[in-house]
Amino acid sequence: MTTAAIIVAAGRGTRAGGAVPKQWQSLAGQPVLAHTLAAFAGMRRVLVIHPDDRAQAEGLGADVQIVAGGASRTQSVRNALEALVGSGVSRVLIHDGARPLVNAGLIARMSAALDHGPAAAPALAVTDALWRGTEGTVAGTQSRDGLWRAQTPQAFHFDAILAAHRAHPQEAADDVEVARAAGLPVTIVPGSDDNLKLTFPGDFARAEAILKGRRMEIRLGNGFDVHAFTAGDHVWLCGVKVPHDKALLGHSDADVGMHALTDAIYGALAMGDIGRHFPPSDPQWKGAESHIFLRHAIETAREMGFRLMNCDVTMICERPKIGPHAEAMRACLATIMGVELARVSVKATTSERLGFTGREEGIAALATATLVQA
Ligand SMILES: Nc1ccn([C@@H]2O[C@H](COP(=O)(O)OP(=O)(O)OP(=O)(O)O)[C@@H](O)[C@H]2O)c(=O)n1
Ligand SMILES: C[C@](O)(CO)[C@H](O)COP(=O)(O)O
Repeated sequence: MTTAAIIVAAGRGTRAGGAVPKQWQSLAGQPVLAHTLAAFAGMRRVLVIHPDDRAQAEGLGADVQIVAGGASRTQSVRNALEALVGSGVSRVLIHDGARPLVNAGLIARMSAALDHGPAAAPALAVTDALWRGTEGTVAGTQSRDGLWRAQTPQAFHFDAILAAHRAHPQEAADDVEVARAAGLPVTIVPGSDDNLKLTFPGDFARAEAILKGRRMEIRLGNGFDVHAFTAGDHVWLCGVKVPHDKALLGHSDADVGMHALTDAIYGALAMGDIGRHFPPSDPQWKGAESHIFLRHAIETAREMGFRLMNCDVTMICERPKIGPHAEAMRACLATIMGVELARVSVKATTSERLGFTGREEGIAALATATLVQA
């Protein structure tokens, strides 16, 4: 199952004003779109931009797929959906580029909602009294019962929303309207107060204040693991099969480096260790590939609203030599966790032939991971 984030940013931002459209203006020192894209890091990202804005889009990330937008938001979404046909994407989160304060917790809630239905959208219940007004005078009151303020990311099964858009060539307020026109039930998921859409000039100051006031919660975790050698001809280390004249003994694939890193992430979350989530007494984990554990730890972090800032794995062994494989190990861990390569370090040391690692009885690994509230 592959999820793509479609970030629509092809509008001209006429209401916000400014020298450049709002999505390219600076917010806390970075273009608005840099904030929005960062919120979806680790996910396949499709950025829909105005054809005139190609130059600005350079530098936003080589892994971001750029699609040309249309004359309306609806058309921009449609272009992105058509660009994803045949890509293997099965779910999409459609988000306004102009909502840079979306957080990891909301994104995780939207993804989770798609386990239970084809469409879901975040919204906040209307809490203020509502009036009708005529020429600056209150002309009547309007019940707020059952009224919601719609937000994005709106989440859909890909085939369902693609078919809905193809069957709905006219304009729509948002993708929920398109989905409903096709008869799809849309689940309402609690939105986020901070997830405002930059619309008018004053919204920038409000967004900056929210960013400044956001509690910067940083979590540090460490992990340590040891596996003994046994007879064999290779070891698994940080997801890479390394030829060796011994193997590592363990209930799973005994990937000592990946286990230490997994424990570091659980540690940062105060969520115990691998054994708590994948008990060795449970036969289903016998021989299990350790990427299952690491992926669970990082997804747990995302669900709790954290993202990985960096991690560092150190393996302690005389042999096999880690250096020739370290880059492949970094790449493998980065892919499993859905983070940039630059955030992942893998290195090794010997113990100067001292102790059990020095006697080549086994390999030890330690890891640290830093998580930051997204
Ligand atoms: N042709 C369009 C119009 C809008 N959008 C995007 O849809 C989101 C929500 O639209 P809105 O806030 O209305 O943005 P603008 O159309 O840019 O604003 P305005 O109406 O003030 O010009 C924005 O991220 C915007 O860039 C888009 O991708 N393509
Ligand atoms: C999709 C949306 O963000 C839901 O609130 C909104 O409708 C898009 O912005 P617009 O100003 O209505 O174009």
